Amino acid sequence: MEKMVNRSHVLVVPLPGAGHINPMLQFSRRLVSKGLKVTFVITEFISKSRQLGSSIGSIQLDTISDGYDDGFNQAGSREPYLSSLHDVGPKTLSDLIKRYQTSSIPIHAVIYEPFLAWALDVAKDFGLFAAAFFTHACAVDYIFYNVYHEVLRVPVSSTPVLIEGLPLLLELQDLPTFVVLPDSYPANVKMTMSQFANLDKADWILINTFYKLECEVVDTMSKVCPLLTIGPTIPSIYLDKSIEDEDDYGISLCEIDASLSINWLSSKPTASVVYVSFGSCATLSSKQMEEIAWGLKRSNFHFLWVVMDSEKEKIPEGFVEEVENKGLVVNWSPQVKVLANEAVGCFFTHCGWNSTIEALSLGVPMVTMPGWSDQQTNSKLVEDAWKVGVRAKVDEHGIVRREEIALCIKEVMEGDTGREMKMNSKKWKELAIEAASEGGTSDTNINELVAMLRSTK
Ligand SMILES: O=c1ccn([C@@H]2O[C@H](COP(=O)(O)OP(=O)(O)O[C@H]3O[C@H](CO)[C@@H](O)[C@H](O)[C@H]3O)[C@@H](O)[C@H]2O)c(=O)[nH]1
Repeated sequence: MEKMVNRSHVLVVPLPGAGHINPMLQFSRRLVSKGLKVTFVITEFISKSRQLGSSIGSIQLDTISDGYDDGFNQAGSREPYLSSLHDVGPKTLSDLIKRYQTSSIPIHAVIYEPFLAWALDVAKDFGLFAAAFFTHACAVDYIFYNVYHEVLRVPVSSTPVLIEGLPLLLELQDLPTFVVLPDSYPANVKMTMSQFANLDKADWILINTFYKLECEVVDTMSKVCPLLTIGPTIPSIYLDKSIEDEDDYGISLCEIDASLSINWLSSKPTASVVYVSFGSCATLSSKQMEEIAWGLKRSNFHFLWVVMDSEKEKIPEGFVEEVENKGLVVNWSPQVKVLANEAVGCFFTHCGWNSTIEALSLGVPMVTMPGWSDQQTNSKLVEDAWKVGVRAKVDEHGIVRREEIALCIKEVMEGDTGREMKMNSKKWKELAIEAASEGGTSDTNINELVAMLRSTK
């Protein structure tokens, strides 16, 4: 018989993607370290394809279905996938909760990603405490909040845009693409807006940021939502070091030889390598990939470039052989470990929020090349609010050319501006550690949440 567990049991439900699983899994580790029991929900397909057992470290795993148990590639595109997840997810989540309710370890609370707004409805049907976990920057969440409440009308056509609490005026190129070109991303716009439709039923809203990074917009948004900043959600060993045995970053969604990147980096001098990655769902044009390749070569720095298998054929022929003394191309990397490696001097990034906050927390300055969604706004903040990076400019065809890439990398890796960015990066790293350490803003907020979760038992 299952032993009676005298702990509050929290179910954590992310959107099934690296940019969502990673931060919510790291956050779960914090909850476990503070004495809670956590069951982390993944899809049947992720569980099967990654051969994950019933737990990962101290976190229990369980599954729901997205309707594509043999692989989400079968969906063909984002729209049918999200629609299937929306149709099948609630029933399987509900079944999962029911299963636990009749066991000795019932679920007391649900922490869900608000892109899955239906998870909040399911939690409330069971009368459970529920907290939304936003995986974007607070600035971006507040922009979308303003769109949902029609304070900001889309598509935005007149700029600059001033949003209360945001430290900067925003031009079209600084706004989330869903706000500027909503018709180009109907499924994503629908999902993004759905976050707010039932949000008033959530007991708390958690944001993966830290207070000093976004204090003005956090204060502004706090006036309308019960908000807690709980980030950065990177492993504790890189921050306050309060949690032991936490060397890995969690669930990798593809085969990875982690030691390959780390061993390669360890043979390189301090701050001599450009780390290049555009996240877990980038699909760049062949032309753009070509420009990146030759831009990296032209910069003349060492580089570690993540190119997912689905993108590999876009690398120019002969490139990998031509640069083998300078660069390494891998299909996935242990990114946080890479960014923490002293050989890395700069991160050429798409500015997904996780990549951005990971770089900020590990003190790595950036060259940014935002693609879609929230990345434009993150890039603007990196360059003009936090002053830890430079945005590579696109030409009249929307392509970032090799000359521009090489120039931006040089600007960050050497020279006076580069030195300033490094000093600013160091400052944000210290503030991230401060927020996560005992008595820091995020630690205090997490303790407040934990106390609340304990009282739900
Ligand atoms: O080789 C790699 C590449 C990435 N990562 C990790 O994968 C995550 C990627 O997340 P993110 O940087 O946020 O990029 P996306 O995967 O593109 O994330 C999606 O989700 C984010 C959170 O909502 C949004 O900010 C992005 O715009 C959206 O594209 C990060 O934790 C990285 O550390 C690795 O571990 N190894």
